[in-house]
Amino acid sequence: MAHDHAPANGPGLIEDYALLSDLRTAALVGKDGSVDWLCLPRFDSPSCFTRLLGDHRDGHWQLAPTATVRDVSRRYRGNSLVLETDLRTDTGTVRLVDSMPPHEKNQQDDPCLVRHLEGLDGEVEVRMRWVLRFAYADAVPWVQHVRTEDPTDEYVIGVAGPHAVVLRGDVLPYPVSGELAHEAVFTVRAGERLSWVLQWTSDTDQVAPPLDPDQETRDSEDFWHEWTSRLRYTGEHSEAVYRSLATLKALTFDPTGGMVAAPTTSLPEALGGDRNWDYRYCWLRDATLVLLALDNYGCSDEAAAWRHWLVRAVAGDPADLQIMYGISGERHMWERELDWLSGYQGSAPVRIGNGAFRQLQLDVFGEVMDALHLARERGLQDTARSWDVQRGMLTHLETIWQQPDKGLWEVRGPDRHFTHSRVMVWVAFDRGVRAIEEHGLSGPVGRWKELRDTVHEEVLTKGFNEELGAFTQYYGGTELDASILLIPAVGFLPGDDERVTSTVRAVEQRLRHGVLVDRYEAAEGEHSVDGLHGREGSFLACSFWLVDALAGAGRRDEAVEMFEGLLELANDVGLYAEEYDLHSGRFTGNFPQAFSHLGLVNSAAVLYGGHVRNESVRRGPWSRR
Ligand SMILES: OC[C@H]1O[C@H](O[C@H]2O[C@H](CO)[C@@H](O)[C@H](O)[C@H]2O)[C@H](O)[C@@H](O)[C@@H]1O
Repeated sequence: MAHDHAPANGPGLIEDYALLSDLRTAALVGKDGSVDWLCLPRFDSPSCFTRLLGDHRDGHWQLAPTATVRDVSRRYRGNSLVLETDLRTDTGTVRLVDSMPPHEKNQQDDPCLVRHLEGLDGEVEVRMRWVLRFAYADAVPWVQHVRTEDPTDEYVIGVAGPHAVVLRGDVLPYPVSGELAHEAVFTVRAGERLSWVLQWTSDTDQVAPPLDPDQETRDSEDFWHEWTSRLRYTGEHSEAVYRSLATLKALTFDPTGGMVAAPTTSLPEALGGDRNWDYRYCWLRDATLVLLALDNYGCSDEAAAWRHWLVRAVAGDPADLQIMYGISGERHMWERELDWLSGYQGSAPVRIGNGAFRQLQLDVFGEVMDALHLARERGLQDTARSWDVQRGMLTHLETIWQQPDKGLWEVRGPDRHFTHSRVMVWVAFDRGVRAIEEHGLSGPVGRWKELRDTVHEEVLTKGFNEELGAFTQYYGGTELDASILLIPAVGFLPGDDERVTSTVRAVEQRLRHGVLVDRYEAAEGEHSVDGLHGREGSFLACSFWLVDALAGAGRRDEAVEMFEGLLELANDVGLYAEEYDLHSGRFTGNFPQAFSHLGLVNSAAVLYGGHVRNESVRRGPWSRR
């Protein structure tokens, strides 16, 4: 990847970050040894380190040599999320080992971040800088050194309102005169090892006893190795596939089974622009597709946990179904702007909440019905409520499927009859019919069959433009949209159907740039489909969709070449953001993004796996027509 220089006091390049997660929240650590993003105690809680969306004064925790760093190399230990960062200077090299131990067994344990610093060779003077700011950098905490009755237990505690963290370690930081910051400077020699544990605390009167940092790190590593040992994948590029699967797992909120689309908010889709959104929520679309993919690779527990989450979240009147929820199923995600933050490298505004939660996006019905259908096919037993929920959703869809909507890209422009939305309406009714015909469930099969056929006919007549030889973004339009590449994946038409192959060629001509694909063509200004300003980067998930479509069209060699090109765009620890800006050679958008990693694992399954997600639907109804 290309490497620009990031401003000294601001955040690094998006691709310079690595992810830590304890399956409840996540941190981003830069190549400079700085934790620049951490929300506690949950993914969607306010952050206490927010340099990512502003500058060093907005909170960070850095362990770095005082001298110039000549070289940085990083890796996760095996398939785990224990991160090693080696920092080489003229006088020696130190290794940072960072992790967040998942506490699956004891959900009551407060989340913590564990850091070790090891001297590898020579000696290195290190500065630890600890700038704590709660409430997305809006609250400067009261910070105090505490000596307990136990002479071995000394800590620093930072408190502001409902937020509190405790820092314990071999060297504690002290206030820097004239600055709202804490610091310690010390020397690490070859063979020496120092450790720290930062722990969120729910009760400042009763601070939890110290944890053993070595044990916590071992637990993290064991957890991830045990989890990945359950995965089934023997195809090529297994390192990239395993990293993507671990990343998808890392974005799931273990207490409920929900998952976030990404652990960040407001990393810009266009650098310097205002396409900045909060992704720390559970989109039915993203979560459904991800958990299906995990199941595909042998992780059925996650699929079962997600269905449990889903059935609770959408309980009640199906007319109230939302396209996204909070990670515990919360309904409200009112969007707000944090005007005290300058935004990632000046990309303002920073938003929390996401106004898209009130949108109508018809495709969501299809994705949820598809996932539940495949879960059933793979042997996940129905629960008392799961089919009721599906029936309720279809009954509601019968009344609204002809409405224009915002589409899967959640446009902020006018509602339209998006072709992809209607394809997914077809999927919803098709899976409903199959549940009845193939699994003996009860429902109005005749009516749903009729609707399925009506929608199919409508899409073929109104969504396909004969002159262009392509399915268009919306009925009557001439713009293209990469979501149309999913037509064969969901079984609407076979991959080698002439209408599909000519659409693939048209997408290649108009949306493809090398291995990258834009998600749609958007004119700027008043005619813009998305209702937004500026141009975004190419969309990584769509790039993987083209890989699948090429393979489906019998162009496997080209598909493999494109897939391998996309693998080269990952950062040094195998992570992807939402988008890639071709001009600057940089990641854009939230990071790491589930949708992108989902694209990768699905393409690997298509190209090398035995577990193609839609095996059964690919046999598809067209064969019965
Ligand atoms: O750029 C417009 C929209 O961007 C976000 O939506 C995108 O992310 C979602 C989560 O990964 C995904 O489900 C959706 O398909 C993407 O378009 C944002 O959340 C929207 O509010 C925004 O309008």
